[in-house]
Amino acid sequence: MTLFEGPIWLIGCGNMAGAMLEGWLRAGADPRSFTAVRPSGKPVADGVRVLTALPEDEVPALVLLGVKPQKLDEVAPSLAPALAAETILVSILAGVELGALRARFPAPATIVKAMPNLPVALGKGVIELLSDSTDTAARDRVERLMAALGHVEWFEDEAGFNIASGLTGAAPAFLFRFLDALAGAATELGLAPDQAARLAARMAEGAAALAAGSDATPSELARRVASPGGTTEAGLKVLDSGEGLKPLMLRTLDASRRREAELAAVARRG
Ligand SMILES: NC(=O)C1=CN([C@@H]2O[C@H](COP(=O)(O)OP(=O)(O)OC[C@H]3O[C@@H](n4cnc5c(N)ncnc54)[C@H](O)[C@@H]3O)[C@@H](O)[C@H]2O)C=CC1
Ligand SMILES: O=C(O)[C@@H]1CCC=N1
Repeated sequence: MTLFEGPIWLIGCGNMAGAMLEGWLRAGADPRSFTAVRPSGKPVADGVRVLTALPEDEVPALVLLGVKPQKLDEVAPSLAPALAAETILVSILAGVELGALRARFPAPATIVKAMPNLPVALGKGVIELLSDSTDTAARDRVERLMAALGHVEWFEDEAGFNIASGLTGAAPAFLFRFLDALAGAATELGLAPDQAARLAARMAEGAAALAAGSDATPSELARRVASPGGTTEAGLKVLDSGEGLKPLMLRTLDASRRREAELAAVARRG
């Protein structure tokens, strides 16, 4: 069965939309069902049509809005008239609310906000979805398409969606920083940098798989690693002391959420 009956237009095909395309192609989607619209006109993948302007030969079944939030008003005026009522519009623009999208795109009956993350390229992403559409068939089609990229969860409101956006959309970068810091510390203590980076990434891969597949909480898993009086316990004491990791994560996610609110306010004003 096909993943999604196209045509699918990718408006902007940079890091994130490009990773989604990679994930869909990896899942067996037909490259000929995609058109990437990008100013550079550079190829994106074998069989995928690339244009520098909107196609004029078809009505899209789904449009993925993949530009930066600041570019919304650059693309909306020409894109809006190209969409039909049955076109599903999916936006991955951080912060830009459903209302702001609806104000610019009156035609599509179904508009979906999606927050993916980079591991979608491997089919191991997390994708949050939010929509006010009552068209359950359209919602199901979007869910099926996104499920090819990883774990999908629907949200009921912008507030919850925004918190989750920091947790899964932005947090791969936070995790990469953590790995950098961990490997950097091992390097300072004497390990070769490439070996430290490789070991840190492999450790994270296994530990994350364990956490995702286990009924035990991360706290319980940490307890299973930390032998009483052992080496892990000594390290955890540092991580948990004073202004440790927890308040730092709270400030980190809160900063992301506040930036999301700023981007939302800009898009609301139009
Ligand atoms: N990078 C990430 O991990 C995530 C990004 N997002 C969202 O994805 C969107 C894109 O972010 P990135 O891919 O990181 O940025 P990016 O800069 O890599 O990609 C944006 C692309 O849009 C293109 N573009 C600019 N003006 C255009 C126009 N008028 N028409 C068509 N294409 C145009 C650029 O050439 C670029 O390739 C943002 O709205 C961001 O909030 C959401 C979740 C995660
Ligand atoms: O940094 C950003 O704004 C986007 C949204 C989540 C990840 N990247």
